[in-house]
Amino acid sequence: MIATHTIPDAFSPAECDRILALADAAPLRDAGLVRGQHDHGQRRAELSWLDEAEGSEWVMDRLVDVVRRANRSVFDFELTDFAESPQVARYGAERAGHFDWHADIGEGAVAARRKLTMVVQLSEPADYAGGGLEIMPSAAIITAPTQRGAATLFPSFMLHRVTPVTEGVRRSLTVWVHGPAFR
Ligand SMILES: O=C(O)CCC(=O)C(=O)O
Ligand SMILES: [Fe+2]
Repeated sequence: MIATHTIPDAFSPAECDRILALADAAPLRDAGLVRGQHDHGQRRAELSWLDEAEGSEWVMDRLVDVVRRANRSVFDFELTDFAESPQVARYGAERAGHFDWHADIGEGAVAARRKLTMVVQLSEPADYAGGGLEIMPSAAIITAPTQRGAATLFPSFMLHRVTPVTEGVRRSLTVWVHGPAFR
C-alpha cells in the first residue's frame, strides 16, 4: 500500500537556515487569505512564497531532485510539473498555529492537479511543542518525523493536519507536484 515516505536529510540544518532567510525576505501573508483564496478558517499560519524570494533557485533544484528520487523508489506516479510555488509556513504558539484535517487536492484548476505533497521540516524539534504533521493513510495515523531538514512525501489526496503549536514556532516548507488525473 502506498503510504508516506520520508527522506531524513533532504536539506542540511545550514540549508534550512538559508531557506528561512529567503522566506523572511519575501512578503509574509496570513494563510486566511491565500493569494486571494479564503481557506475557510481551518488554518492559522503565516505564509511566504519562495517564488517571491530572490536567489531561491537552488531550493527548487533540490526539491525536484528529492521528489524524483522518492517517486522512483516509492510512488511511481505520473508527474509532470511543479505548477505552484513552494510555500513556507510559520505556525506560532501565540495564536496556536495549526492546520485542521484536509486533503491538498482542491478546487480550482491548479489545486485539482496536485498529486504528491512534500513537507520539509525547517525548525529544530526542540524549538516548539505541538505542531505535529499527522497523516492518515488508513485508520492508523502516521506522525511525520520532525528532524530538521527531513522531507515527508505523501499522495495529495491523503488526509493530513498540523496539530496546534503550544510552545515556540514551527516552520515548514510545502511543495506540490502536479500531473494528469489518477487512473
Ligand atoms: O506545514 C505542514 O506540515 C503541512 C502544510 C500543509 O498541509 C499544506 O500546506 O497543505
Ligand atoms: Fe496540506
